[in-house]
Amino acid sequence: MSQNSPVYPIIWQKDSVLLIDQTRLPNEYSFVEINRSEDMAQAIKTMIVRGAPAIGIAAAYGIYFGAREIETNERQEFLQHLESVASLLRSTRPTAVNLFWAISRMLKAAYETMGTVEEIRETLLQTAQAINNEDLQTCLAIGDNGLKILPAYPEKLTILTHCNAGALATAGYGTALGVVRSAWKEGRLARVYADETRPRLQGAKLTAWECAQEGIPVTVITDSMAAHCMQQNMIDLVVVGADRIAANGDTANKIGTYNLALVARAHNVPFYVAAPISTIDFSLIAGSQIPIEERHPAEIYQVGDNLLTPGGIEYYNPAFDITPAELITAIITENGIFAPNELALCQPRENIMEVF
Ligand SMILES: CSC[C@H]1O[C@H](OP(=O)(O)O)[C@H](O)[C@@H]1O
Repeated sequence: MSQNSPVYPIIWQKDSVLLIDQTRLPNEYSFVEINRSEDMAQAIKTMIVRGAPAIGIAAAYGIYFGAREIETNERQEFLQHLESVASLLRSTRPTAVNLFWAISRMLKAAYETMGTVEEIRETLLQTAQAINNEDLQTCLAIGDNGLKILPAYPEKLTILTHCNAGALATAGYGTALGVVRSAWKEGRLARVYADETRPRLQGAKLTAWECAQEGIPVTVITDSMAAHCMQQNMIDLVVVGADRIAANGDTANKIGTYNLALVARAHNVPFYVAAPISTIDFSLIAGSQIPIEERHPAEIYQVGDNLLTPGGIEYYNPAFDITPAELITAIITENGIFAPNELALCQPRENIMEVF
């Protein structure tokens, strides 16, 4: 892969999807070919594909693959099969709302297609491809909207980010890293500081890789160094992604984001969340309602073949935490910049009354 070539983690190719295997980066740039719903579910669960928008896109293709796995022309039997495929995909990971709305959008497309089973299959493929293409345009818009929040001084800024909210986590370009890319293109970026993001190290392995691919200056730090860097005035602003945002602006993101928000507030460093409108779950009043995924403890105690801890001890491995809206300076979306308590303004007008 040449430097500066765009990164697309999900590629449709001749009746299959090619996924960049994110569990092998940065040491190996390889793809996994998926053309069955169960394999797509496994790819989401094992984080071959990860990141809120990306798993929504992956699940959408998973529904389409499921539609090809039943031989029937009977509509009800076909739709019942789709529902069972949807249940499997919903069970993969609980926090990122993109997974759930993408599945719902696919099922809605199927129910609204009054043609033959084969015509429904065609609609499902078109819908999955639309979800993918729309997300890329959304990330480009988020990135460019992010330019509006950049302080006038210094001319070249340092931006700290957590986990990977980059091209690998989306259809391409990224959300938080979309802001970074747009700032870099505009000559407004001095350097990215990437939290390594224990335990799965998405920052060290994925964000650093994306930046290195494009020649964007990047410094990897351990999560525990972020406070020191802000205390030393090394960080001009923080931009992170999101997996689910409640209607009041409380935001679920990778574990450690809440720590970062507290430290940023303590040091008066602006703290931004970059996310598509589709990551806002208007059905939830507050972040306490967002389900937090707990993952296998081996992610904590095992690095490669090495065990970090003695046997016989307990572990707790929540993959996400909730940053309260009051710690968030603003939320950068494809529709513009919103204060966390203004999110109802960016909801489509026909649904707005559900929030009040
Ligand atoms: C652009 S959303 C990225 C979001 O998803 C990541 O979680 P995971 O790597 O477990 O899928 C992380 O929370 C990122 O901010």
